[in-house]
Amino acid sequence: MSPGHTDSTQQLFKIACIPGDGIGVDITNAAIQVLQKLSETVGHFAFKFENLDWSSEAYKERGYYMPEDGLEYLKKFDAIYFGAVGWPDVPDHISLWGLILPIRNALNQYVNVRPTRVLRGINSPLKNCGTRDLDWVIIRENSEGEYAGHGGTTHAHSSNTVATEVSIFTRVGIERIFRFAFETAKSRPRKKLTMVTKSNAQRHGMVLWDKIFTEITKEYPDVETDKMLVDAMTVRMVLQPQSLDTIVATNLHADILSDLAAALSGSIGIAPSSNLDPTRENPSMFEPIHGSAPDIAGKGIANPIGAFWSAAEMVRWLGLEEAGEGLITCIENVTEAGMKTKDLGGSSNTKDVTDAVCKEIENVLGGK
Ligand SMILES: NC(=O)c1ccc[n+]([C@@H]2O[C@H](COP(=O)([O-])OP(=O)(O)OC[C@H]3O[C@@H](n4cnc5c(N)ncnc54)[C@H](O)[C@@H]3O)[C@@H](O)[C@H]2O)c1
Ligand SMILES: O=C(O)[C@H](O)[C@@H](O)C(=O)O
Ligand SMILES: [K+]
Ligand SMILES: [Mn+2]
Repeated sequence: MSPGHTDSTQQLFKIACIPGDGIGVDITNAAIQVLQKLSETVGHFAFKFENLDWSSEAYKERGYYMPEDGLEYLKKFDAIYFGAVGWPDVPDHISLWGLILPIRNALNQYVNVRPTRVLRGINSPLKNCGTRDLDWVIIRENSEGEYAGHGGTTHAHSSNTVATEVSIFTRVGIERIFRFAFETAKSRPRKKLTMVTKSNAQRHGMVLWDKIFTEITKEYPDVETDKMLVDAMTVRMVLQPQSLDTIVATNLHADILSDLAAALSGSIGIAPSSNLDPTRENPSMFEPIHGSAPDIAGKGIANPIGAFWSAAEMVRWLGLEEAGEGLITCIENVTEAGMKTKDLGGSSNTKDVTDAVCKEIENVLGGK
């Protein structure tokens, strides 16, 4: 997976783009525009984007989201940029299991990193919560747990229907997500990790999380740790946001907590995510945490900030640390200048914000 070179000085990265459905398409287009501007402006790297039309619309026409060799095909890219999948006329479990979950699983993307922060110029709905009061990274287990996909339905055509949804927790899966979470916590100034479970009611898998957490804590004496039950965690996130830094939780718990985190930082439209294969054997995948938002799709008003931030995380993962940081600065300069979409209380549309970020890239990173 080593990136090619266009000439002796310019690195070329091959990026698969899967815009998917609804606002996934708008924000992926916006992210490509911003990434192109970034590479043109900074100059020493370039992106070759390949668009894959794996969407719910295509599913309705062809009967599948991705072709049979789709997962294999993705392996030839350096990274994957994803919009969102799901549309009201396809059951949501079909779309998730037809596209995004097989990618996360097959490409060993067992970590989902979801940072949240109150960006400059954006107001948290929490009273007295300023820029520095909410700065979290949620580490979501991304390969097993409640998303194991095990279970079944019997007696479907009777009044005694039985359905099981089996969560699976493995030592290997738990150890590797904790190690990643500890390393993340250790790399941040506060060196603080909070582990979330529901080990009072869920007495097997979650108890194993507690046990392994105690074990691995011993390997990281410099990281301060604590534990929360997920219900109480929602209260702490709202009432004491300053008390948290790095958070590790199961696939489902972290999915839910990260939407809450995004809302507390201003809007679901801001929050990024990185689906990582930390071994780097497979390409990782970058996407905003939000979905296809059918209620605003086609209106041109989706907030593209979460998509840009995800793009910046992709740039950093590709080894272009300075360019990724530069892009985040440009994004925040634009929010600070007051250019905001409707979800943030503003009146700008997707294109206005995209153009503003591109202009800021020229201003801040041009001629550097
Ligand atoms: N990873 C993914 O692709 C992913 C993630 C979440 C949901 N989904 C799918 O998306 C579909 C819709 O799901 P949902 O409605 O539960 O969640 P959603 O995130 O799509 O939307 C929830 C609410 O947030 C708003 N919103 C979301 N993103 C926004 C943005 N960028 N700017 C402004 N407002 C924004 C929407 O308008 C909506 O009111 C479903 O099919 C679901 O399965 C996919
Ligand atoms: O993983 C999920 O639950 C969905 O794809 C979506 O809600 C997400 O957060 O990625
Ligand atoms: K998404
Ligand atoms: Mn989610």
